[in-house]
Amino acid sequence: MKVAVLGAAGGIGQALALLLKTQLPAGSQLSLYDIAPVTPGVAVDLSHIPTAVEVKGFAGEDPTPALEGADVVLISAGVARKPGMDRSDLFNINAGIVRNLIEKVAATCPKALIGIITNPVNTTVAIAAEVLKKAGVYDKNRLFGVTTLDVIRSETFIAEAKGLNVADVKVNVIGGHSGVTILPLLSQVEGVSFSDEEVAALTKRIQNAGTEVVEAKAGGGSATLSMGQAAFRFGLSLIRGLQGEANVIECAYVDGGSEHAEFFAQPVVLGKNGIEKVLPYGELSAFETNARDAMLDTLKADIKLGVDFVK
Ligand SMILES: NC(=O)C1=CN([C@@H]2O[C@H](COP(=O)(O)OP(=O)(O)OC[C@H]3O[C@@H](n4cnc5c(N)ncnc54)[C@H](O)[C@@H]3O)[C@@H](O)[C@H]2O)C=CC1
Ligand SMILES: O=C([O-])CC(=O)C(=O)O
Repeated sequence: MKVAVLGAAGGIGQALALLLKTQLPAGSQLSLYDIAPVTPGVAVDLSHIPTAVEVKGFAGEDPTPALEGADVVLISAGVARKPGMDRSDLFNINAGIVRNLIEKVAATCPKALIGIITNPVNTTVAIAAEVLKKAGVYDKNRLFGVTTLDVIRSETFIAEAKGLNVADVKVNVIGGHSGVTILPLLSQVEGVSFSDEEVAALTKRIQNAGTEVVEAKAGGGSATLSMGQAAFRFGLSLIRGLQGEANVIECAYVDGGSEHAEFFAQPVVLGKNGIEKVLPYGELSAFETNARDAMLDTLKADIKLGVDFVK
């Protein structure tokens, strides 16, 4: 299995690369690309860790050498938020970066599973889909917006609030990846119940958790280490699916035929060709139904922005 990380010299990229180097299945190849000249050095640094994962680093304008033969491509290239910014403020710079990188993916490894981390995810995934369509290689089962950070945050905060073992907490987070489009389905968490006040407060904290980190880092960037872990979990699930493991399920922002929007985050079963099956997200409480319906205008506008950018 070959995994390529684009944006590999950044905060997320380096954390993710370390986790992949230490925990990918033996015999895997790890390919690191970033425009930053330090990237080959990041690969040399990682290569001294004694695991059976071969790591190579590439810098410069062209990601093609890093993408050759890739089975999975994880993209965190782009700029991150500073205090006072919304994720949508990143569109001006990141839209073009994602478009250019996906053009290279389409030309070099069109069958790869692609995980987009770069914000604003609600929009950059739509950009990626349009670029792949233009190149004639779009397969909706192979493109994912990575929303796993919303899931692991939800798991953490629920366990903290209810005194649970975090390893036992499972939760779906649906919608998209920004503000009100992030909707954790707290009513479905097994073995706990929440008061209306708790649901409102916890939902808000999960929706604002990215901002919590941006403010705490005070101008030094956004979540990198927790995102590295989230991207690692998602990337490894993609690989487990590719390797034929059964019942690999993750929430992700996908073109899954949702009745709500062209792209919608919900649970999917991962397999040898990416999405094997889109799962229903189950029954919603009245609070969740309202929140889902209220997010749709925002989500659809975010998607349209991406489609229009490429068209
Ligand atoms: N999906 C999610 O849940 C999350 C997404 N993010 C997003 O991930 C992105 C990256 O965040 P960080 O790693 O913290 O930023 P960072 O600034 O630390 O790293 C970004 C890297 O991208 C590289 N880069 C820029 N343009 C490039 C290009 N054209 N080709 C290749 N590499 C390029 C930079 O050289 C830098 O090394 C941001 O857009 C951020 O908003 C961050 C946290 C969570
Ligand atoms: O908030 C940000 O800008 C980064 C991000 O997507 C997150 O931490 O969820």
